[in-house]
Amino acid sequence: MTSTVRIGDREVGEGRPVYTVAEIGINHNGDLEIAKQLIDIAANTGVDAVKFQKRTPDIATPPDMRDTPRDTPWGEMTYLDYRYRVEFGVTEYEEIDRYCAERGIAWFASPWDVPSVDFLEKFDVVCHKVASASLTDRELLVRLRDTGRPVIASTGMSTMDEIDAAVELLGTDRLVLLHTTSTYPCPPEEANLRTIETLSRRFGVPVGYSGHERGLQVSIAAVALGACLVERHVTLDRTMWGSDQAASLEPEGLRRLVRDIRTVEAAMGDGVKRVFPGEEAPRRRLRRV
Ligand SMILES: C=C(OP(=O)(O)O)C(=O)O
Repeated sequence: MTSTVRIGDREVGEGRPVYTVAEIGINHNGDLEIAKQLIDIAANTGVDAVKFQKRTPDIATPPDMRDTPRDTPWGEMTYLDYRYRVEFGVTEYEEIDRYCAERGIAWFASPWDVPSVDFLEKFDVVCHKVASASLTDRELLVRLRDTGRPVIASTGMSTMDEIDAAVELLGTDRLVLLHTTSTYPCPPEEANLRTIETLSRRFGVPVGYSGHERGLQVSIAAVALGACLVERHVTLDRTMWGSDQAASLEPEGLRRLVRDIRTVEAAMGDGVKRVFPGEEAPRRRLRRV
């Protein structure tokens, strides 16, 4: 039996409704109005939380990537300049914080470096997220642990040894692990959904799923296999410019995802064999002996 973790006003874990997260990430392309439209879509769909990514580009950008030229809608620029171009600062996050409160939806982010944790701590975020890329960043994990907030940690591109080390640092009290494969978009053959059970048995913490596949089936199957949280990227339009757009859900996809998650979790039941009320009439009509 795994424990549950409180995220905002929701208990997350076994026997609780699946916690749904719309990952806005950097699909806003640095435009606050797009971010607010995505918040609206998530709130209207009944999603529990929207998520962002927060970086200090000078720290979070790998040194060998900084000067790589990148073609962007704003012209050719270095990778570092592009990172600055799509990064929201305090003014934008104040508005995000205000707007999410107005729309009644929680928000949080994955900080990609320690100053970004300090930045997010100025807001009353419901939790912090560790991106798969950051799971081996010990300094970041310690800072996150020390906030005392719940932590959702993604395990893509990681070995079991790396996950063991991260869990040892973070502790298991307020931890949710996410199974994920960091291939964008992720082919079904690489989804390896049975890992949800592997992580759950090994660590005894709630385990969710962060999906990068096209379509809905794999995320829905993750729920049937016990995922207590599902995170999917959301976009206004999959053809928009940006590295995460193709593996994202458009508004109608997000609506179907939430609908189908609620159907599947209702259908999971408790595993106790019983005769349901709806079976009484067919039982009388069809049983001979
Ligand atoms: C990249 C992220 O997450 P994941 O590893 O779950 O895709 C993130 O949260 O920033």
